[in-house]
Amino acid sequence: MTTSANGAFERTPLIAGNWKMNMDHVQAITLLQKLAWTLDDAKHDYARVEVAVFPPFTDLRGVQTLVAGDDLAIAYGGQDLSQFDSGAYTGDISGAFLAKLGCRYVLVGHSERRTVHGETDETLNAKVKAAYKHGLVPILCVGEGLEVRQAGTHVEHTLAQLRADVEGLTADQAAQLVVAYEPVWAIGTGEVAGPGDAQEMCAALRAELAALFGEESARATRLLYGGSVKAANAAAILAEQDVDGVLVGGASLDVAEFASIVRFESHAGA
Ligand SMILES: O=C(CO)COP(=O)(O)O
Repeated sequence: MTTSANGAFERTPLIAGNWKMNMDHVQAITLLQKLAWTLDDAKHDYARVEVAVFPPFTDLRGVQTLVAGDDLAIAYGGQDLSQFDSGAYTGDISGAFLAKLGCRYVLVGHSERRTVHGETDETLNAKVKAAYKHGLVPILCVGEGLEVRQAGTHVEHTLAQLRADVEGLTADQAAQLVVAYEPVWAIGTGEVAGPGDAQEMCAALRAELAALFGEESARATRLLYGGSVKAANAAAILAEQDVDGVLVGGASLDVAEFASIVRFESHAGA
C-alpha cells in the first residue's frame, strides 16, 4: 500500500477510460453498468479517486440516462469537440451539446485526432478555449512520436505542443486543465513508457505550466499518463509525484482490468 501516491493527494487522481471507436450504444450501457457494479462491490470512494469514461458520441445520451437514473458517480465526456459553437460544420459536435448531455470533460488533441484528422495546434488551441466556453474541462493530450523520442527531443517537442495549445488561457483555466502525456509510440503497442519516463515528462509539463501561469495554478493542474496502461503497471506509474492519473485505451474496455486500475491503491507496491 502506498501512502504517498501523488504526494499527499494534493490533486484528486483521475482514472479515465477512452473507449475510442468501440462499443455501440447498447454495448456501452452494459459496460458502464458492469463497471459501476464492480466498483460498488469494491466500495470504491469516488471522492478519493475520480473515474471518467469517454464513449463515442452516439453512446452519450444512453450514458447520461444511466448515470442520472442510477445516480452513478462516474463522470463522462466526449472524445472531441468542435472549435465552433454551431452552424454549417457537417459531422462536428459542439461543446454546447456535450455540456447539455452532462459531460464534465472532453478530450482535445488525442494523437489519433492529430494524425488521422490532421488537427493542428492552432485548431486545438481553439478547441481548448471552446471547451471552457461551454463549461467543459478539456483533457489536452500531448506527446511525441517514436522518431522524436529516438532523437531525444521528446521534452522540447511535447512542451512546444503544450505552449501552443494553452495559449491565451487564464491562470484559473490552467488550474482546471487536465493534460495527458501520451507518447504515440506507447499507444496500443504494449510498449509502456516507464514510470520514470512518465514522471520526467509530467515534471517538465508542470514546470512549463508554472512558468506560463504561475506556481499556484500549476500545482492544481492534473497531469495524466496514457499509453498501454494496464492493471499490472498502473500503480507504479501513479506512484510518481507529478502523475495524477492515467488515460486508458484498450484496457478500459475490460471491466475487471479497468476497475483494477481504478483501485490501484489496493495493489500499489505489490
Ligand atoms: O490512447 C490511449 C488513451 O487515450 C492509450 O491507448 P492504449 O491504452 O490502448 O495504449
